[in-house]
Amino acid sequence: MWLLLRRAYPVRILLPLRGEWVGRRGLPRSLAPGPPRRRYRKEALPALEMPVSPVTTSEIRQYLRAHGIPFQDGHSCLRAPSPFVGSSDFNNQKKDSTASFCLFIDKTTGHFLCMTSLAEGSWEDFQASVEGRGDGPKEGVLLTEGPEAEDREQVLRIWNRAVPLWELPDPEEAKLARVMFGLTKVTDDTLKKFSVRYLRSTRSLVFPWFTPGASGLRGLKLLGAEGQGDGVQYVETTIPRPGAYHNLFGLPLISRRDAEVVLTSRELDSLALSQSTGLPTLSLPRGTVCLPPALLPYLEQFRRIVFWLGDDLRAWEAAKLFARKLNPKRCSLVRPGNQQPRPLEALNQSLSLSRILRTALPAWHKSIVSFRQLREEVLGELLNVEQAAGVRWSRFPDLNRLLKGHRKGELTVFTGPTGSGKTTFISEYALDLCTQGVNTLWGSFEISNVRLARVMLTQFAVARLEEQLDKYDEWADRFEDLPLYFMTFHGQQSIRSVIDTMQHAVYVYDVCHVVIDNLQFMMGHEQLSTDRIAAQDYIVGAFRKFATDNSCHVTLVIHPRKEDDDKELQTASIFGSAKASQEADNVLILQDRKLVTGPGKRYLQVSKNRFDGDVGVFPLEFNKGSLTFSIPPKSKARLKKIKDDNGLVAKKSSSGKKGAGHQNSETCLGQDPSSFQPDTKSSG
Ligand SMILES: Nc1ncnc2c1ncn2[C@@H]1O[C@H](COP(=O)(O)OP(=O)(O)OP(=O)(O)O)[C@@H](O)[C@H]1O
Repeated sequence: MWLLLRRAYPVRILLPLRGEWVGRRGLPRSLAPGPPRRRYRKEALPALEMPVSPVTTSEIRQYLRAHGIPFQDGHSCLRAPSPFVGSSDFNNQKKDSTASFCLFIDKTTGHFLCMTSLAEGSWEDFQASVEGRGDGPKEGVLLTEGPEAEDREQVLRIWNRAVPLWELPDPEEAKLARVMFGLTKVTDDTLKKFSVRYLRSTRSLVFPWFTPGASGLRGLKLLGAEGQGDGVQYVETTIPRPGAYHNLFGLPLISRRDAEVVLTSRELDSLALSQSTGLPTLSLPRGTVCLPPALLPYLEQFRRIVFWLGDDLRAWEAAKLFARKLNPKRCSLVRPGNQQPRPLEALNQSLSLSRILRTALPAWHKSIVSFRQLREEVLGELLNVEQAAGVRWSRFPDLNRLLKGHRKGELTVFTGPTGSGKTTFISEYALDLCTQGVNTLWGSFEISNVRLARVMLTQFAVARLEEQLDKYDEWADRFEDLPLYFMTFHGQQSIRSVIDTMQHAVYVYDVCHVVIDNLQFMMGHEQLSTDRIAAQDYIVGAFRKFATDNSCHVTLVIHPRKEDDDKELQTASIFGSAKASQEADNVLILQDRKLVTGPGKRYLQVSKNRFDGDVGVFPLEFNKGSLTFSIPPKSKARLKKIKDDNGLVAKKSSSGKKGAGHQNSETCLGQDPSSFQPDTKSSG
């Protein structure tokens, strides 16, 4: 029954908003293959649809058994003989030893990869191929595409121009390069072993991505270093673009017999680790941003995986999330801390990297843990208080003052009067986080993805793009590189299919913020108000559980109940029962009247904040050209922390000190509180 129900929903896959592009930013013009050229799909910013039926591990197992295909259970994949290496081989493989089980089927998605032929595809592709088997891959099965011709040309051009560091004619130049990248202690042998080169024209290190078997180059990563104050900022450019760059740097050096590996987030760290410990090490193609499931088959052989991703809380959180995909029981994590910097720094500080590795903590906790197992994590949070408070908004400093930041695993409920600008505001609020590396999935059920993307792009550029179309490409290129994904749903949807899609996004794209606009589109067509309230409670509960289980923040837009036009909204104005506000960690309300005068003005009220209790209100001013809400630069009225969500305003505080740690903190940072005084009459 369950199976039938699941199949009945046409779940559509989410795709990154990405047009086709050819130009490669970040590379010198001299390296581009001829004058800049562009190819477009029909729509400038398409959100594509692709039918996908979710599949479970037991369904995959049943299918394999039913078709007489032997398989072995792995950590994240099932291993089976591959039907894509020729029919005779396939029969031999069935009889043969485990080593020839070269087909890896992802247990979560059913996606497969044949390590021998490099055929890959979806679970449906695999089924189609098995059922029509005879002579190898059938139509519908995707053979891994090599790099696009243009990319290939560019990759070779750069690779051929790059030279090993020790071959640079000028020793001063080589010395400078080593200093810039912190490589003074990394030997030529190590650089040689990992085939690292240096591109003089851009002063970048070049890390190669070899095809399995090291038979050719699939791509490159260029790492540039720019001085920033006293420090150095690294800038990465990849070919192909980041979304398709799946290089586990160091893979050609891994032997089939290696049972342990250390994963790092930077190539430079892997060089340091390999040199000082001699252990097998790989670095993730996009650092702490994501662990694409396409890489999992390459990690199946390891009995133990140690994550040493960096020296801050973000690296630690990323490691915990990635460990889930790899099976936490085989994963250990190096805890960030003063004595445990990232590997390259540890090498440069002459610390023992082997000793640090020995302190790695198991990623797996039983259901019941003692404080002893948690104490290191608690210490990690205390050492990184700022990071524990979450990612801070760059455009909404007042939101930082109240909420402190955007944290994983929380549920935010957002409401406001009809047509007040909820979608427009939440779009900028999410975009702000996304530009800072928060992988974001949008579920926009009311307005189309094209319209939403247009709003977002305008907000991204902070300009009216229709008036400067010559800049469109520049902005669109930058926008494309954001870790932003859109569900292709429109109109009424079942909560099951939405949650399935969110789950998929967390697994495949490491999404850690989902925006649902809005909840009313999942409520079905219940006519009776009691049914509607029960339905809403169920949906809110499902999102709450999803956020907690997946360490993923969910922002849920809910319409308010019908109120008198002259009343301020409060937490109790959210449609439905009190469940939504009880389950939420944060409640935000976009208020559009009373407290401000003049068209376009709004203010944002934080009426619940579970993290540290600060609630309050601050003004927003709408800019019609850029569709952005920003804090009026010279506004007299500023953020005000208020006593409770009934709108009872606290006394004006003269000190402006924070009232952290309790629900009823009261601080007014404004100079003119009366101008933003909520309407106490309506508070009941
Ligand atoms: N502060 C504002 N002042 C004037 N116009 C605004 C303001 N905020 C948004 N708008 C405009 O109002 C229109 C509706 O905005 P939006 O769709 O964001 O509202 P909403 O609250 O999400 O609507 P709904 O209640 O239908 O979901 C848009 O054209 C938007 O550009």
